[in-house]
Amino acid sequence: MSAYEQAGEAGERLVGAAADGEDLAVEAALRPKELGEFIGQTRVREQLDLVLRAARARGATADHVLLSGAPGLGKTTLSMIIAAEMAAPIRITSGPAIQHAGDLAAILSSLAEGEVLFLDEIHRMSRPAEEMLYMAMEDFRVDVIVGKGPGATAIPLELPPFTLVGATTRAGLLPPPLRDRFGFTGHMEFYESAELERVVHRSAHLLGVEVTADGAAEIAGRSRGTPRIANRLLRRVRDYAQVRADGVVTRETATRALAVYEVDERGLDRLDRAVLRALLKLFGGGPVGLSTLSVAVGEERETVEEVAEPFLVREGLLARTPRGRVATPAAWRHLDMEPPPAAAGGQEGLFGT
Ligand SMILES: Nc1ncnc2c1ncn2[C@@H]1O[C@H](COP(=O)(O)OP(=O)(O)OP(=O)(O)O)[C@@H](O)[C@H]1O
Ligand SMILES: [Mg+2]
Repeated sequence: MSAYEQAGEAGERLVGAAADGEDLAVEAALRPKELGEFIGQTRVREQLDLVLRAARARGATADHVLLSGAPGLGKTTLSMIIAAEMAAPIRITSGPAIQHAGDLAAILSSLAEGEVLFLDEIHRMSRPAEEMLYMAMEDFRVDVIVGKGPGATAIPLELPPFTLVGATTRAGLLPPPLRDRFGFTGHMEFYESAELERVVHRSAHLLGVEVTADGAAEIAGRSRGTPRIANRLLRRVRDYAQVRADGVVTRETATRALAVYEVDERGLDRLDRAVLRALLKLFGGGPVGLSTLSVAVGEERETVEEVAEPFLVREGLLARTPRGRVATPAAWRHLDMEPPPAAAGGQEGLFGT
């Protein structure tokens, strides 16, 4: 992730998926506390329910769990639910926080029996720590190295059984030996609109905000399949409803509020639309190279490629082809523009519609 993307995602973008300061402050209050309260992710939820129930019935510590998925889909939330369902304490740390194997040894050796160790961003752990983790996961044992050079000795240290819950936005970056040591891997998907509506209703209830069914639907539709974004948009719409209306979140207040914030009905923001508009208006829908497109938008290449494009591609509005970026027919429709006849022909060729 580029520095710009981090700044953009964290601080400036209402529809960025990474947590910003305000998210961190309110998210604890909005997190579902048990599996039954967790909305959507039906498959992962059912699988996890079986894993946890079986472990409970055996009176055993649950198997190690890996949760993979895009930011804001509920990995941290699920890890806390796992601990709660097992009535176990939870210790929270992250890959980047563990620089040396010794850091990890210190954490592991202080775990209580049955404790859940949540290792966020597990793909960003250092190599030596990773290797220590292999042994800890498999044999509940670590070798603590004492001394240096030829005189160094490894002192084996028994660990109590524990459950490692690893979270990653990049499952592909995990070395296979690490991936293989998890008993269960849950892949979190983007949420359906109907599920996000339930998230909005639930959060509104917890925040003491009145929201109508179509108000919740309007917010859900603009949330990019991501509960964190749904919760964030809800807070901005609530502000608007309080200041400019009667405090109730209706479709109308949601639409007006999100127009102020330039988040359109599909969840595109100003940058996303600027990229699409340049692609359509200046380059007839493409193909056009990323550099040229970026200059036309007045943004860095990385910004267009890493901040704007992933969602546009996911939404089927833009395609990355060997010849350059190409708008899909849906992009023309989304911006209410007619594709030029030649481009339309070319696009039919490209997309087979
Ligand atoms: N299934 C869900 N039902 C209700 N709320 C949810 C659900 N999933 C996530 N949320 C809400 O979305 C917010 C973000 O979730 P969470 O912090 O668990 O995401 P994450 O996957 O850990 O993100 P990151 O990759 O940035 O760490 C939380 O406030 C949580 O309340
Ligand atoms: Mg998280």
